[in-house]
Parts: sequence; structure tokens; C-alpha cells
Amino acid sequence: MSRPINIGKALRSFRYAGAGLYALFRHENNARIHLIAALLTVAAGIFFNISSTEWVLVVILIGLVWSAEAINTSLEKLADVVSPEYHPAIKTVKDLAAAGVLILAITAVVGGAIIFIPKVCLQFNF
Ligand SMILES: Nc1ncnc2c1ncn2[C@@H]1O[C@H](COP(=O)(O)OP(=O)(O)OP(=O)(O)O)[C@@H](O)[C@H]1O
Repeated sequence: MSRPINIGKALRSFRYAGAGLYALFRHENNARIHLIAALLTVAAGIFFNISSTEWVLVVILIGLVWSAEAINTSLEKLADVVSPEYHPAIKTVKDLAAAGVLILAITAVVGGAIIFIPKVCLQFNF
């Protein structure tokens, strides 16, 4: 019978996920843009001293966008192996995966605007 929890296996999984995270931000242009956007948002959060609830929302939105970008990138890599040549179905698969990231990126921008625009207006007397 296998053990209920295999700590060694769990630690290996963390290592593989860490390698994926490194590959994402090291090699993927769009992921780097998301990383810079997240760093700027965190800097703005510190500057405007946003509330705990606002931090939770910011962290969730950043995590969702990064996660979608990772899944999109993995689908692209898989599609490139399955069909290196042009295929209309692969086009749809890649475009849909990209649309998934875009939906979350727009959601994050709107969420960020709702949190930060009033604070910017207050700070600079607009
Ligand atoms: N094998 C293919 N068959 C059909 N269309 C493709 C194929 N490969 C790419 N495309 C089209 O080109 C677009 C960009 O694909 P690509 O894999 O270059 O993604 P990318 O976002 O530019 O990512 P990266 O630059 O990281 O590879 C896809 O959304 C799709 O419309």
C-alpha cells in the first residue's frame, strides 16, 4: 500500500514547478511584461498604503494573470510539438488560450483602476 503522503514526491513537484516558473519569466516576453506590471502595482500599493482587502484583491489578480500566462505558454509549447506546421485547429487553440490571458489581464487592469484611480485623484487633487 502506498503511503498517504509522500513528502519526497511533493518536494520534487515543487522543484519542477519552480523550474517552470523560472522558464516562464526567463524566456517568455509576455510573462516578463506581466511581472513588471505586477511589480509596479505592488510599488503603487505601498505608495498609496492600500488596505488589507485591497492587497488581497491585488494579489489574487496578479496570481490569476501569472497562472493564466503559465497555462497559455504550456499550451503553446505543446501545440508547437504536436503541430509545428500551420494548422487551423492549432490556430484556434492558441488564440483561445491567448484570449484567456487577455480576459484576466483586462480584469486586472479594471480592478487596479477601481482601486488606484480614486487614490491618485485624491493624492494629486484632480
Ligand atoms: N502551428 C500553428 N498553426 C496555426 N496558427 C499558429 C501556429 N502557431 C502559431 N499560430 C498563430 O500565431 C499566433 C502566435 O503564436 P505563437 O506560438 O508564436 O505565440 P506567441 O504569443 O507569439 O508566443 P511566443 O512568442 O512565446 O511563442 C497564435 O495565436 C496563432 O494564431
